[in-house]
Amino acid sequence: MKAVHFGAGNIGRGFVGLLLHEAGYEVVFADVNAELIEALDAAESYDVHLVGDDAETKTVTGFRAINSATAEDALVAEIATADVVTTAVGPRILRFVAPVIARGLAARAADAPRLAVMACENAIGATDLLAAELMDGLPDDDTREELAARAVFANTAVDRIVPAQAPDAGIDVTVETFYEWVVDRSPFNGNVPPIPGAHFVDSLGPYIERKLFTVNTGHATVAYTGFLAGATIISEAIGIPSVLEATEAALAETSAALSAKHGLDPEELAAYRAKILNRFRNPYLVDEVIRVGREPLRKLGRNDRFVGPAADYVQYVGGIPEALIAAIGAALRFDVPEDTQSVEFQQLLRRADPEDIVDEVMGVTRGEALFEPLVAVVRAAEY
Ligand SMILES: NC(=O)C1=CN([C@@H]2O[C@H](COP(=O)(O)OP(=O)(O)OC[C@H]3O[C@@H](n4cnc5c(N)ncnc54)[C@H](O)[C@@H]3O)[C@@H](O)[C@H]2O)C=CC1
Ligand SMILES: O=P(O)(O)OC[C@H]1O[C@](O)(CO)[C@@H](O)[C@@H]1O
Repeated sequence: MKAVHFGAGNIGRGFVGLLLHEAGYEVVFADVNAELIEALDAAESYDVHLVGDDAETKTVTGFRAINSATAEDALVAEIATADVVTTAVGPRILRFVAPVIARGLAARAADAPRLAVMACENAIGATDLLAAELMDGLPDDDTREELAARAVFANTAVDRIVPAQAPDAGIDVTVETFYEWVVDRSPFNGNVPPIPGAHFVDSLGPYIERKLFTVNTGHATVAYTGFLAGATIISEAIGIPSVLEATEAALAETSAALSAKHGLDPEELAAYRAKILNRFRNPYLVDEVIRVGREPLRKLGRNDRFVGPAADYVQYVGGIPEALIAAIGAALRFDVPEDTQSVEFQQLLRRADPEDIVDEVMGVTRGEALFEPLVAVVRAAEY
């Protein structure tokens, strides 16, 4: 069995690549980072260090690596004969990898089994987005129909904290022990790919919202409020009482919305929250607040970890989720010169009207209950 995985970064090597290897796949990593690809190509193995409770080291072998920027034809040939294609490149990058996957599908033998395509990104419907990008790039409906019949596109939810790696780590990766990879079973018609580390479910919606609106809302709240409190590392930030309080309050609101929307049990959600806060406390993970807060424009989008659950709260619980609005207020002050989106956002806050920012960045329009509270928090943050 062969898997082509786009994005040989932290999640690529430390999570998806590892689970595919353990499932028995030969993994072909594709990345645009030439140095990383050369290092992977020259190595016979790399280590994944699992840190925290039940620490252990796992070794990944039997992989190859291809530079997707310079060796596209070779990559197309790999996709043509692969069983699985996964990505962990970031949701914004999916449109760049879609065309080569399309070429790979076009090159598959007519009798080849359907290719399982799963985007492993922190976004709701990331594989749908990848599929839409792929289909948009095709010349006509006949080609779209032909290639759609050669693939199965399945949405996923991925959860494992993999911080930026130490400069001397090489291609080895340090990760937390916890992981969860949940995949929508329904597109596979009973023929799910054999990946024991993945959990196939009939309805992914509640899983991905529970994950994104708890792990990622919580993590980002710790990052933004911790950044304002002067912390640099997540485990340090969560030790600050005001940061913990802000995070617990935001997660109480997301849990209320999840419970009201999906019927999830409040006690199970409380236990889930407690476990996640403990993951953030992991003293062996040196995870910087600027990594976890990265790309604030994306994180403040309508369907992402703040505005998404805030809108659900308004709709399913009723009232205004004040703690989530306060966390958004902290995100507005995430001023990090090395983060392109932070720089762009700070410039936007200097020149744009609060109403336009709420509309265009957060996707909340005048007349919605969240509009005025968000405008107020943006106005308070403006220069
Ligand atoms: N790091 C984490 O703890 C988690 C990350 N994720 C998600 O996984 C995805 C990747 O995140 P990380 O691994 O942390 O980022 P990363 O920055 O470590 O890895 C991304 C990799 O994608 C590569 N890349 C960029 N453009 C590319 C292209 N056009 N073709 C092929 N490769 C390309 C980069 O060179 C890099 O090696 C994101 O969507 C993130 O939200 C999800 C759960 C946990
Ligand atoms: O690109 P994003 O959305 O910041 O993804 C990274 C986040 O996902 C997580 O792994 C949680 O699954 C956190 O480590 C991290 O905050």
